[in-house]
Amino acid sequence: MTEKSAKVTTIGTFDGVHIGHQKILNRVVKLAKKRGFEPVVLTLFPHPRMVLQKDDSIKLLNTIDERVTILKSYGISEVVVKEFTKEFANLSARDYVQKILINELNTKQIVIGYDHHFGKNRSANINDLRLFAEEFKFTIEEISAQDIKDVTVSSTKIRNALNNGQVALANSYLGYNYFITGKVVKGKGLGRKLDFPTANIYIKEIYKLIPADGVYVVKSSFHNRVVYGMMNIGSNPTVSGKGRSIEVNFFNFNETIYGDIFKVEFLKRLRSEQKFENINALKAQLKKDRSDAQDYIKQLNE
Ligand SMILES: Cc1cc2nc3c(=O)[nH]c(=O)nc-3n(C[C@H](O)[C@H](O)[C@H](O)COP(=O)(O)O)c2cc1C
Ligand SMILES: Nc1ncnc2c1ncn2[C@@H]1O[C@H](COP(=O)(O)OP(=O)(O)O)[C@@H](O)[C@H]1O
Repeated sequence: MTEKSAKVTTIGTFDGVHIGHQKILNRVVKLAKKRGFEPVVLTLFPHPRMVLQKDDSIKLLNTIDERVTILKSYGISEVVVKEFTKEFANLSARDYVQKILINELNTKQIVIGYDHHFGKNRSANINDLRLFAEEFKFTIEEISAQDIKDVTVSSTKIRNALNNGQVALANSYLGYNYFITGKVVKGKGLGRKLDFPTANIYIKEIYKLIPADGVYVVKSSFHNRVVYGMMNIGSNPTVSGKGRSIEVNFFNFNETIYGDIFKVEFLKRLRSEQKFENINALKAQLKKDRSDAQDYIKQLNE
Protein backbone atom coordinates (compact mmCIF):
# COMPACT_ATOMS: atom_id res chain seq x y z
CA MET A 1 0.00 0.00 0.00
CA THR A 2 1.26 3.46 -0.81
CA GLU A 3 1.73 5.97 1.98
CA LYS A 4 -1.24 8.36 2.34
CA SER A 5 -0.41 11.95 1.58
CA ALA A 6 0.14 14.20 4.61
CA LYS A 7 -2.75 16.50 5.53
CA VAL A 8 -3.49 19.80 7.18
CA THR A 9 -6.93 19.12 8.63
CA THR A 10 -9.64 21.30 10.08
CA ILE A 11 -12.79 19.94 11.67
CA GLY A 12 -16.29 21.32 11.86
CA THR A 13 -19.87 21.53 10.66
CA PHE A 14 -19.20 24.65 8.57
CA ASP A 15 -22.92 25.15 7.90
CA GLY A 16 -23.19 27.90 5.30
CA VAL A 17 -19.41 28.08 4.80
CA HIS A 18 -19.73 31.80 5.64
CA ILE A 19 -17.05 34.53 5.69
CA GLY A 20 -15.91 33.44 9.17
CA HIS A 21 -15.47 29.86 8.01
CA GLN A 22 -13.71 31.14 4.89
CA LYS A 23 -10.98 32.72 7.08
CA ILE A 24 -10.24 29.33 8.62
CA LEU A 25 -10.25 27.63 5.22
CA ASN A 26 -7.81 30.20 3.85
CA ARG A 27 -5.48 29.50 6.75
CA VAL A 28 -5.68 25.74 6.09
CA VAL A 29 -4.98 26.18 2.39
CA LYS A 30 -2.05 28.51 3.05
CA LEU A 31 -0.43 26.22 5.64
CA ALA A 32 -0.88 23.20 3.38
CA LYS A 33 0.77 25.00 0.48
CA LYS A 34 3.69 26.08 2.66
CA ARG A 35 4.37 22.56 3.88
CA GLY A 36 3.47 20.67 0.70
CA PHE A 37 0.53 18.95 2.39
CA GLU A 38 -3.07 18.52 1.31
CA PRO A 39 -5.73 20.87 2.78
CA VAL A 40 -8.57 18.77 4.19
CA VAL A 41 -11.87 19.36 5.99
CA LEU A 42 -13.36 16.70 8.22
CA THR A 43 -17.06 17.28 8.59
CA LEU A 44 -19.87 15.32 10.22
CA PHE A 45 -23.24 14.53 8.74
CA PRO A 46 -26.09 14.29 9.72
CA HIS A 47 -26.05 17.06 12.32
CA PRO A 48 -25.60 15.56 15.83
CA ARG A 49 -29.00 16.94 16.85
CA MET A 50 -30.68 15.05 13.99
CA VAL A 51 -29.17 11.82 15.33
CA LEU A 52 -29.02 12.17 19.11
CA GLN A 53 -32.30 14.07 19.69
CA LYS A 54 -33.97 12.73 16.50
CA ASP A 55 -34.76 16.38 15.79
CA ASP A 56 -36.07 16.65 12.22
CA SER A 57 -37.10 20.28 12.57
CA ILE A 58 -33.49 21.38 12.27
CA LYS A 59 -32.78 23.43 9.16
CA LEU A 60 -29.36 23.85 7.60
CA LEU A 61 -28.02 26.42 5.16
CA ASN A 62 -26.48 23.82 2.87
CA THR A 63 -27.31 20.27 1.90
CA ILE A 64 -24.34 17.98 2.44
CA ASP A 65 -23.60 18.00 -1.32
CA GLU A 66 -23.68 21.80 -1.39
CA ARG A 67 -21.38 21.95 1.66
CA VAL A 68 -18.79 19.76 -0.06
CA THR A 69 -18.94 21.78 -3.29
CA ILE A 70 -18.57 25.14 -1.53
CA LEU A 71 -15.71 23.93 0.69
CA LYS A 72 -13.84 22.72 -2.40
CA SER A 73 -14.45 26.02 -4.16
CA TYR A 74 -12.29 27.66 -1.46
CA GLY A 75 -9.31 25.42 -2.25
CA ILE A 76 -9.92 22.42 0.04
CA SER A 77 -8.73 19.38 -1.92
CA GLU A 78 -10.61 16.72 0.02
CA VAL A 79 -13.74 16.88 2.18
CA VAL A 80 -14.10 13.85 4.39
CA VAL A 81 -17.74 13.39 5.38
CA LYS A 82 -18.03 11.14 8.41
CA GLU A 83 -21.44 9.72 9.04
CA PHE A 84 -22.42 10.85 12.51
CA THR A 85 -23.98 7.79 14.12
CA LYS A 86 -24.52 6.79 17.75
CA GLU A 87 -21.40 4.59 17.43
CA PHE A 88 -19.41 7.56 16.19
CA ALA A 89 -20.68 9.68 19.11
CA ASN A 90 -19.39 6.95 21.43
CA LEU A 91 -15.81 7.00 20.17
CA SER A 92 -13.40 8.04 22.92
CA ALA A 93 -11.37 11.16 22.20
CA ARG A 94 -8.23 9.06 21.86
CA ASP A 95 -9.80 6.56 19.43
CA TYR A 96 -11.18 9.41 17.37
CA VAL A 97 -7.77 11.04 17.05
CA GLN A 98 -5.90 7.80 16.42
CA LYS A 99 -8.35 6.06 14.08
CA ILE A 100 -9.65 8.95 12.05
CA LEU A 101 -7.25 11.86 12.16
CA ILE A 102 -4.06 9.78 12.15
CA ASN A 103 -4.65 6.34 10.63
CA GLU A 104 -7.33 7.28 8.14
CA LEU A 105 -6.14 10.75 7.14
CA ASN A 106 -2.45 10.96 8.04
CA THR A 107 -2.96 14.39 9.61
CA LYS A 108 0.27 16.30 10.29
CA GLN A 109 -1.30 19.58 11.36
CA ILE A 110 -4.70 20.43 12.82
CA VAL A 111 -6.25 23.89 12.55
CA ILE A 112 -8.82 24.28 15.27
CA GLY A 113 -10.68 26.86 17.37
CA TYR A 114 -9.63 27.35 21.02
CA ASP A 115 -13.09 26.19 22.16
CA HIS A 116 -13.32 23.00 20.08
CA HIS A 117 -14.59 19.92 21.96
CA PHE A 118 -14.51 16.37 20.66
CA GLY A 119 -14.88 12.70 21.52
CA LYS A 120 -17.62 11.01 23.54
CA ASN A 121 -19.87 13.60 25.26
CA ARG A 122 -17.60 16.27 23.76
CA SER A 123 -15.38 15.65 26.78
CA ALA A 124 -11.96 16.45 25.29
CA ASN A 125 -10.66 19.95 24.54
CA ILE A 126 -7.65 21.62 22.98
CA ASN A 127 -5.43 20.74 26.01
CA ASP A 128 -6.17 17.05 25.47
CA LEU A 129 -5.44 17.54 21.80
CA ARG A 130 -2.01 18.95 22.73
CA LEU A 131 -1.19 15.71 24.58
CA PHE A 132 -2.27 13.65 21.59
CA ALA A 133 -0.18 15.91 19.36
CA GLU A 134 2.99 14.83 21.16
CA GLU A 135 2.04 11.18 21.08
CA PHE A 136 0.95 11.08 17.45
CA LYS A 137 3.40 13.64 16.10
CA PHE A 138 1.23 16.35 14.67
CA THR A 139 1.14 20.08 15.29
CA ILE A 140 -1.76 22.33 16.21
CA GLU A 141 -2.58 25.75 14.87
CA GLU A 142 -5.03 27.29 17.30
CA ILE A 143 -7.56 29.91 16.27
CA SER A 144 -7.66 32.23 19.27
CA ALA A 145 -10.68 33.57 21.13
CA GLN A 146 -9.91 37.01 19.73
CA ASP A 147 -9.81 35.74 16.14
CA ILE A 148 -13.15 34.07 16.66
CA LYS A 149 -14.62 37.16 18.37
CA ASP A 150 -13.48 39.33 15.46
CA VAL A 151 -15.83 37.40 13.20
CA THR A 152 -19.29 38.63 14.05
CA VAL A 153 -21.14 36.34 11.66
CA SER A 154 -22.54 32.98 12.63
CA SER A 155 -24.61 30.27 10.97
CA THR A 156 -27.42 31.10 13.43
CA LYS A 157 -27.44 34.78 12.43
CA ILE A 158 -27.69 33.77 8.77
CA ARG A 159 -30.53 31.33 9.48
CA ASN A 160 -32.40 34.09 11.34
CA ALA A 161 -31.90 36.55 8.50
CA LEU A 162 -33.25 34.07 5.93
CA ASN A 163 -36.20 33.15 8.16
CA ASN A 164 -37.04 36.88 8.10
CA GLY A 165 -36.60 37.15 4.33
CA GLN A 166 -33.46 39.30 4.66
CA VAL A 167 -31.59 37.62 1.82
CA ALA A 168 -29.28 40.57 1.08
CA LEU A 169 -28.10 40.56 4.71
CA ALA A 170 -27.60 36.78 4.61
CA ASN A 171 -25.61 37.12 1.37
CA SER A 172 -23.31 39.69 2.96
CA TYR A 173 -22.53 37.22 5.80
CA LEU A 174 -22.12 34.29 3.41
CA GLY A 175 -19.79 35.99 0.94
CA TYR A 176 -21.86 34.44 -1.87
CA ASN A 177 -25.57 34.43 -2.77
CA TYR A 178 -27.75 32.03 -0.77
CA PHE A 179 -29.07 29.35 -3.10
CA ILE A 180 -31.28 26.31 -3.31
CA THR A 181 -30.87 23.29 -5.56
CA GLY A 182 -33.86 21.32 -6.78
CA LYS A 183 -35.71 19.59 -9.55
CA VAL A 184 -38.42 21.13 -11.76
CA VAL A 185 -41.71 19.32 -11.20
CA LYS A 186 -45.28 19.78 -12.47
CA GLY A 187 -47.43 22.35 -10.71
CA LYS A 188 -51.08 23.21 -11.07
CA GLY A 189 -50.75 24.19 -14.73
CA LEU A 190 -52.10 27.67 -14.00
CA GLY A 191 -48.93 29.66 -14.65
CA ARG A 192 -49.10 29.51 -18.41
CA LYS A 193 -52.75 30.64 -18.33
CA LEU A 194 -51.60 33.69 -16.37
CA ASP A 195 -48.88 34.31 -19.01
CA PHE A 196 -46.37 33.72 -16.23
CA PRO A 197 -45.24 30.09 -16.52
CA THR A 198 -43.54 29.06 -13.31
CA ALA A 199 -41.06 26.25 -12.82
CA ASN A 200 -41.97 24.51 -9.55
CA ILE A 201 -38.81 23.55 -7.67
CA TYR A 202 -38.78 20.43 -5.51
CA ILE A 203 -36.01 20.09 -2.92
CA LYS A 204 -35.53 16.55 -1.69
CA GLU A 205 -33.54 17.39 1.45
CA ILE A 206 -36.14 18.22 4.11
CA TYR A 207 -33.45 19.80 6.30
CA LYS A 208 -32.62 22.54 3.74
CA LEU A 209 -33.62 26.00 4.99
CA ILE A 210 -36.06 27.78 2.66
CA PRO A 211 -36.19 31.58 3.11
CA ALA A 212 -39.39 33.22 4.43
CA ASP A 213 -42.49 33.14 2.22
CA GLY A 214 -42.57 36.00 -0.27
CA VAL A 215 -41.36 37.18 -3.66
CA TYR A 216 -37.66 37.38 -4.57
CA VAL A 217 -35.45 38.40 -7.49
CA VAL A 218 -33.36 35.34 -8.38
CA LYS A 219 -30.52 34.28 -10.64
CA SER A 220 -29.85 30.91 -12.20
CA SER A 221 -28.24 29.40 -15.26
CA PHE A 222 -29.40 27.25 -18.14
CA HIS A 223 -26.82 25.57 -20.39
CA ASN A 224 -24.15 28.02 -19.18
CA ARG A 225 -26.32 31.06 -19.86
CA VAL A 226 -27.24 33.32 -16.93
CA VAL A 227 -30.99 33.63 -16.47
CA TYR A 228 -32.76 35.93 -14.06
CA GLY A 229 -36.27 35.58 -12.76
CA MET A 230 -38.71 36.14 -9.93
CA MET A 231 -39.55 33.51 -7.37
CA ASN A 232 -42.56 33.04 -5.14
CA ILE A 233 -42.35 30.98 -1.98
CA GLY A 234 -45.68 30.31 -0.32
CA SER A 235 -49.10 28.75 -0.45
CA ASN A 236 -50.62 30.71 -3.40
CA PRO A 237 -53.63 31.95 -1.37
CA THR A 238 -55.27 33.65 -4.37
CA VAL A 239 -55.79 30.35 -6.16
CA SER A 240 -56.44 28.57 -2.83
CA GLY A 241 -53.27 26.58 -3.11
CA LYS A 242 -52.42 24.07 -0.44
CA GLY A 243 -48.99 23.47 1.00
CA ARG A 244 -45.87 25.47 0.36
CA SER A 245 -44.44 25.74 -3.11
CA ILE A 246 -41.30 27.28 -4.56
CA GLU A 247 -41.78 28.57 -8.09
CA VAL A 248 -39.79 30.70 -10.52
CA ASN A 249 -40.79 32.64 -13.58
CA PHE A 250 -37.62 33.09 -15.64
CA PHE A 251 -37.27 36.21 -17.78
CA ASN A 252 -36.70 36.02 -21.57
CA PHE A 253 -36.97 32.28 -21.33
CA ASN A 254 -39.15 29.75 -23.09
CA GLU A 255 -38.06 26.16 -22.56
CA THR A 256 -39.63 23.01 -21.23
CA ILE A 257 -37.49 22.08 -18.26
CA TYR A 258 -39.44 19.42 -16.35
CA GLY A 259 -37.05 17.04 -14.60
CA ASP A 260 -34.04 19.39 -14.87
CA ILE A 261 -32.00 20.32 -11.79
CA PHE A 262 -31.62 24.04 -11.12
CA LYS A 263 -29.45 25.97 -8.71
CA VAL A 264 -31.27 29.22 -7.91
CA GLU A 265 -29.59 32.14 -6.11
CA PHE A 266 -31.50 34.73 -4.06
CA LEU A 267 -30.64 38.35 -4.83
CA LYS A 268 -33.34 40.54 -3.28
CA ARG A 269 -36.69 40.33 -1.55
CA LEU A 270 -39.49 42.24 -3.28
CA ARG A 271 -42.57 41.74 -1.09
CA SER A 272 -44.69 39.38 1.01
CA GLU A 273 -47.08 36.89 -0.54
CA GLN A 274 -50.63 38.26 -0.67
CA LYS A 275 -54.15 37.06 -1.26
CA PHE A 276 -55.60 39.01 -4.21
CA GLU A 277 -59.29 39.69 -5.02
CA ASN A 278 -59.05 37.77 -8.25
CA ILE A 279 -56.67 36.41 -10.89
CA ASN A 280 -56.54 39.72 -12.77
CA ALA A 281 -55.32 41.55 -9.68
CA LEU A 282 -52.66 38.87 -9.19
CA LYS A 283 -51.63 39.20 -12.83
CA ALA A 284 -51.32 42.99 -12.53
CA GLN A 285 -49.10 42.53 -9.49
CA LEU A 286 -46.93 39.98 -11.34
CA LYS A 287 -46.36 42.56 -14.08
CA LYS A 288 -45.27 45.08 -11.47
CA ASP A 289 -43.02 42.48 -9.79
CA ARG A 290 -41.35 41.74 -13.13
CA SER A 291 -40.77 45.40 -13.78
CA ASP A 292 -39.33 45.93 -10.24
CA ALA A 293 -37.10 42.87 -10.64
CA GLN A 294 -35.85 43.98 -14.03
CA ASP A 295 -35.04 47.47 -12.72
CA TYR A 296 -33.00 45.88 -9.96
CA ILE A 297 -31.16 43.53 -12.38
CA LYS A 298 -30.40 46.41 -14.73
CA GLN A 299 -28.85 48.42 -11.92
CA LEU A 300 -26.90 45.33 -10.81
CA ASN A 301 -25.35 44.92 -14.24
CA GLU A 302 -24.48 48.58 -14.80
C1 LIG B 1 -43.17 36.23 -8.79
C2 LIG B 1 -44.45 35.55 -8.34
C3 LIG B 1 -45.20 36.14 -7.33
C4 LIG B 1 -46.39 35.54 -6.90
N1 LIG B 1 -47.11 36.12 -5.90
C5 LIG B 1 -48.26 35.55 -5.48
C6 LIG B 1 -49.04 36.15 -4.44
O1 LIG B 1 -48.68 37.18 -3.86
N2 LIG B 1 -50.19 35.53 -4.06
C7 LIG B 1 -50.61 34.38 -4.64
O2 LIG B 1 -51.65 33.88 -4.27
N3 LIG B 1 -49.88 33.77 -5.60
C8 LIG B 1 -48.72 34.33 -6.03
N4 LIG B 1 -47.99 33.73 -7.03
C9 LIG B 1 -48.33 32.37 -7.41
C10 LIG B 1 -49.33 32.22 -8.52
O3 LIG B 1 -50.57 32.11 -7.90
C11 LIG B 1 -48.86 30.93 -9.21
O4 LIG B 1 -47.77 31.23 -10.00
C12 LIG B 1 -49.94 30.29 -9.98
O5 LIG B 1 -50.84 29.80 -9.05
C13 LIG B 1 -49.41 29.18 -10.88
O6 LIG B 1 -49.16 27.98 -10.20
P1 LIG B 1 -48.61 26.69 -10.93
O7 LIG B 1 -47.17 26.95 -11.32
O8 LIG B 1 -48.67 25.61 -9.87
O9 LIG B 1 -49.47 26.43 -12.09
C14 LIG B 1 -46.81 34.31 -7.48
C15 LIG B 1 -46.01 33.73 -8.48
C16 LIG B 1 -44.84 34.32 -8.92
C17 LIG B 1 -44.02 33.67 -10.00
N1 LIG C 1 -40.15 31.62 -18.64
C1 LIG C 1 -40.40 30.46 -18.01
N2 LIG C 1 -40.20 30.36 -16.67
C2 LIG C 1 -40.46 29.19 -16.03
N3 LIG C 1 -40.90 28.09 -16.66
C3 LIG C 1 -41.10 28.13 -17.98
C4 LIG C 1 -40.86 29.32 -18.72
N4 LIG C 1 -41.15 29.08 -20.01
C5 LIG C 1 -41.57 27.81 -20.09
N5 LIG C 1 -41.54 27.20 -18.90
C6 LIG C 1 -41.97 25.81 -18.68
O1 LIG C 1 -43.32 25.86 -18.19
C7 LIG C 1 -43.49 25.14 -16.97
C8 LIG C 1 -44.44 25.85 -16.05
O2 LIG C 1 -45.69 26.01 -16.64
P1 LIG C 1 -46.99 26.23 -15.76
O3 LIG C 1 -48.12 26.54 -16.67
O4 LIG C 1 -46.69 27.20 -14.67
O5 LIG C 1 -47.33 24.81 -15.25
P2 LIG C 1 -46.91 23.94 -13.99
O6 LIG C 1 -46.73 24.89 -12.88
O7 LIG C 1 -48.04 23.02 -13.84
O8 LIG C 1 -45.68 23.20 -14.36
C9 LIG C 1 -42.09 25.06 -16.39
O9 LIG C 1 -41.88 23.94 -15.58
C10 LIG C 1 -41.21 25.03 -17.64
O10 LIG C 1 -41.05 23.69 -18.08
